[in-house]
Amino acid sequence: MSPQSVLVPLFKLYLCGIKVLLYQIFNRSFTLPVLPKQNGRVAIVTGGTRGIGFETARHLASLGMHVIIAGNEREEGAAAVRKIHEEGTEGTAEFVFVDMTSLKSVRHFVRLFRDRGLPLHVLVNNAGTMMVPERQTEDGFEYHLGLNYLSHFLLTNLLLDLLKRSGKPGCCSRIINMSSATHYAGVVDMEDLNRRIQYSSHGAYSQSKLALVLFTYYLQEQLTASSCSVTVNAVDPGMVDTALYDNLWTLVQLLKKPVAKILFRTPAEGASTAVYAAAASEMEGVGGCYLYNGQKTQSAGVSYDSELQAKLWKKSCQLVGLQEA
Ligand SMILES: NC(=O)c1ccc[n+]([C@@H]2O[C@H](COP(=O)([O-])OP(=O)(O)OC[C@H]3O[C@@H](n4cnc5c(N)ncnc54)[C@H](O)[C@@H]3O)[C@@H](O)[C@H]2O)c1
Repeated sequence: MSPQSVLVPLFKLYLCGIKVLLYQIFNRSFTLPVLPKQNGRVAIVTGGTRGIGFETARHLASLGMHVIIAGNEREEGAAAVRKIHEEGTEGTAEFVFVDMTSLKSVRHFVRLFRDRGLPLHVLVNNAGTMMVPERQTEDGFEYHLGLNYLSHFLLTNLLLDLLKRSGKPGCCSRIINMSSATHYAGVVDMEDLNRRIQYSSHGAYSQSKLALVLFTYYLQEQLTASSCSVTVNAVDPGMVDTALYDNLWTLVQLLKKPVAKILFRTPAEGASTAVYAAAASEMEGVGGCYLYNGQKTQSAGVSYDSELQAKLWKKSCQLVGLQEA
């Protein structure tokens, strides 16, 4: 591994971070409009036990939804559900275990969910990790690729027929993919998706977040072509003070702490664009967007490359064992 292969992605990712922070210095967090009640609707939020996912789950439940918090931390999940119910929220929440580093666990989660015969109106693909030292998931995928992208790719595809059946014209089901500004620094290397040749945790994270944007655009094209009442959008929450930064190097962590207090968004602020995409009337029937601070924004140029989108889709189907649609 050459020093350049580590330093270039690191530099690009920190540059993205600085740009976001500068934006956050001069722009207030997006304020949600009044959202319509969501009673009778069902949502799944992966990684809803804490951070942005928890705040998304909590807000959707407050609008009357039944929210399934899907995660791999049982105690944190139980506490999250308790907290939502203690607030006397209009909707309900429950925790269901899923380990997004295991395709077997994803399939098991989907089986359990389907057996209950519930509809599904909102799927928030939020669970994620960042800057994990080189390691692999149970299925042998690079950790960020497997957890942040491939498991969500499988989850979405296994739930797609249910989302289609639950949506109606004028009342679409909605998929939200939690991306990040780091996708602007991302490179999807089709020859080395698992980063076996050159590993950098920064590059691996950015790649997983770019993959989510490519996936969003390709899926929306398919949904539109088959006139389905389902939309899919990618969301960028900004820089948010959460446990996501726990894997930063110690020195960077020390520097980050005071900066985060002043300049990072709170988890509730970070969740606002995802909640907007999931529930706002303004987003009815709107898909294929990259949303930042409540607005449609241009994503990285490469994310609009339809050839790359199709190649990644095909490869992802192979990797997770899905027949290509
Ligand atoms: N915090 C930020 O500044 C920021 C910026 C851009 C994007 N994001 C994205 O937002 C999402 C949420 O991150 P966050 O900032 O709230 O961090 P967080 O660490 O607080 O939350 C991550 C969630 O994912 C869950 N998770 C981790 N591994 C899992 C696994 N194997 N199986 C199931 N669930 C698992 C965690 O339990 C937790 O609930 C992530 O996808 C992250 O990439 C965050």
